[in-house]
Amino acid sequence: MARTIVVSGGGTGIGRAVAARFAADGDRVVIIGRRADVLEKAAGELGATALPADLSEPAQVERVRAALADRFGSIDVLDNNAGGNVERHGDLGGVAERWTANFRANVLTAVLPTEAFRDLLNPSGRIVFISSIAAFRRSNGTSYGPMKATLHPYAFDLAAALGPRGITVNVVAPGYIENTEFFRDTMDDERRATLIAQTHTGRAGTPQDVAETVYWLASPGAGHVTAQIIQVNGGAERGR
Ligand SMILES: NC(=O)c1ccc[n+]([C@@H]2O[C@H](COP(=O)([O-])OP(=O)(O)OC[C@H]3O[C@@H](n4cnc5c(N)ncnc54)[C@H](O)[C@@H]3O)[C@@H](O)[C@H]2O)c1
Repeated sequence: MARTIVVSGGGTGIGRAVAARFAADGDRVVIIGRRADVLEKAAGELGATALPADLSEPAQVERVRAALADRFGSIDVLDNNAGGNVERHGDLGGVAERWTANFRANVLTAVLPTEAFRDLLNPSGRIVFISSIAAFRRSNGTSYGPMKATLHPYAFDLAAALGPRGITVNVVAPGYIENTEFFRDTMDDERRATLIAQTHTGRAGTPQDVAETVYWLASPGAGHVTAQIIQVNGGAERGR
């Protein structure tokens, strides 16, 4: 039976691959993102519904919640994928501005929709957060890894709270994934080679690698898998 799948940041990169994976099954897929043009284009190509919103803004999250409740009544899967290391793009100012920007981009974009949509989840529903291997490493001067790490205990708490409803909550932590906007303008050949050399698979990850893991976590067969963090990183060493 077709399910209703909600993917944040579903217009590009990993989120788009997740949306495509479920759409291929005939599921009703809703993608949320900030840029209406990018989102509408992707939705048209995937046969998905586009709901433009900045998910770090409580009022916009509430608007999306109302649209989901109105159009679908309930949802089956929430993939909190929106995020990125916004410190990399432009000079945001001092420490407070940089940490606040990554808090908004990676914590609020996941926590606000989860809190707003959790009562819309059907029994046997699924929540999957997209974190990063950066959450397990030295922060290397940015707040990105610490912000992603914030999601882990939050996910464990939700797993305990929602388990009695038959809902699982897990985290997927990707390593270096190509063909996303994440590293746009910031990747060079030397860095790419270094990241690939850290893997056992000898290659970069793809959005499809992550999508297949999210898809499996959302499958009935993964019903006893909850409160887990799965790294999709080709075995990349931790670089502490
Ligand atoms: N690409 C990688 O190597 C990599 C590695 C580890 C983790 N991740 C994580 O994977 C997730 C997906 O990133 P990606 O690599 O596909 O890059 P991406 O930039 O292509 O996708 C991120 C998406 O999130 C959306 N988004 C960002 N802030 C938002 C907001 N406030 N409200 C609504 N939407 C917002 C963007 O518009 C974009 O569509 C992110 O959480 C990222 O941190 C990526």
